[in-house]
Amino acid sequence: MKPVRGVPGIDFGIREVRGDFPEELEISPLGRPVDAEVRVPGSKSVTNRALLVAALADGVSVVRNPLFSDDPYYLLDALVRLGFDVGADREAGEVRVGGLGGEIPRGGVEVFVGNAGTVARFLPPALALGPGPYTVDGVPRMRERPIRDLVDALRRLGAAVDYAEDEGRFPLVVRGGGLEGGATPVQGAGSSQFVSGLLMAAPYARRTVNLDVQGREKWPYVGITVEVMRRFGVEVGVSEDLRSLAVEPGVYRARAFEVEPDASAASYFMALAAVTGGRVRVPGLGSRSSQGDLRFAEVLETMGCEVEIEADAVEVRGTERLRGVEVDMNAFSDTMMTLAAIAPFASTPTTITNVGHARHQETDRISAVAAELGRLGVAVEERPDGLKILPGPLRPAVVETYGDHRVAMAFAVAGLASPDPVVTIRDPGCVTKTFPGYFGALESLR
Ligand SMILES: O=C(O)C1=C[C@@H](OP(=O)(O)O)[C@@H](O)[C@H](O)C1
Ligand SMILES: C=C(OP(=O)(O)O)C(=O)O
Repeated sequence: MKPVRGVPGIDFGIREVRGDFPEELEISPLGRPVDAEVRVPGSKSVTNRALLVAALADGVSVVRNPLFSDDPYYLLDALVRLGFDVGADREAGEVRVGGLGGEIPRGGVEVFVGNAGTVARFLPPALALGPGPYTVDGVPRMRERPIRDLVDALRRLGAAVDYAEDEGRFPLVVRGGGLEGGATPVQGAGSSQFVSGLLMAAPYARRTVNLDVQGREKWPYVGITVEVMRRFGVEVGVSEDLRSLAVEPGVYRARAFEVEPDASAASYFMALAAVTGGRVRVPGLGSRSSQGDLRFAEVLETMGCEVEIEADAVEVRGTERLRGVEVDMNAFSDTMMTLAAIAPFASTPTTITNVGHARHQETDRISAVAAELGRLGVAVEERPDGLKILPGPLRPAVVETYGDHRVAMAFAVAGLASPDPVVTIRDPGCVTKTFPGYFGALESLR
């Protein structure tokens, strides 16, 4: 057993949930249809928005059912380094954040964001509000992930941001001194997180912020941002075509905030129901959810499953034989690899389109899926912005995960669904990014 990657700084009890992982984990087939109610952890996207907005609000907020994993950890660690009063109680499942009404207490701080896109893209706009300077850096992969379009937009809104090393890449130096505001285009093709980050800091700009967002057709993650901001008392003006977003100067109101379960994490269990012809019910995640990744359930419906999305739960019942599907997953690409992992079990090919941005996430996910399905003996066509996956049996292989939690989680589903033991996951500990208890949750289904 080797201890999983350590993160320096304050612990928040997260090291405990991280636990120890083996270097490789063989996935034994489930051997029968799954039939379970599965509680998944709080949404990463909602947690990191709620924590940041709470820090910018005008008093003490309590965030309940937050995700305790690496990505929120990096945000909490940054907030503490910046001088915010933060207390986490993992047993009670809550984090208390002392907000300071848009003030950042300390300047001269180095923050480290790991490989957390939400932290890397949400923090710099907020840091622009503080006295500065701040350096923001991450793991080597984060230095390759897109950031330039956020920096360009921030500069147009009057923030002083520099590249500490290579132009267009992390690490950044945010000089601070406030955000002027005004109107700017924002290119979100590389990541919609640029738009979300700008929106959350926007109430504290000196003037109204108007964002003209470009590069994607749909913006479900921006919808989550707008919803969290609204619940903390700040409205975002949204044009009918969702292309223009306006935030007037204002203050977030501190509050108690409940985080809903993570829809992307739920996708693995829904997929397992689909591929084993079983049943999975996920409580707490339903039609009231703001998470676009719930659309994964609709894809399973198209593949032949019975899906019920109730007000406060989602249930998927599998079918005798899944049909392949052709689907544009641009708006919910975190579930792309979940679909890819069950696609070989379908009766017809599956085609995933419009997910080119997934090449710039934790790893190049299009290449990773093609390589690892290929290793398992599946015929895959890799395309610039998607994949075509042909049905076929899996042969034994050790799956490389490239440090990407979703590669590990998705391919484990394929291993559980296969009739014979075929999938071994290398570096399963990478799941600590968003779901430290994932393999334990799978074991509880046996
Ligand atoms: O705003 C968010 O919470 C997220 C946005 C998405 O990223 P991109 O917009 O970079 O695709 C998603 O992949 C990520 O896991 C979470
Ligand atoms: C793309 C992801 O994460 P990040 O927030 O680092 O972009 C993800 O969780 O699938």
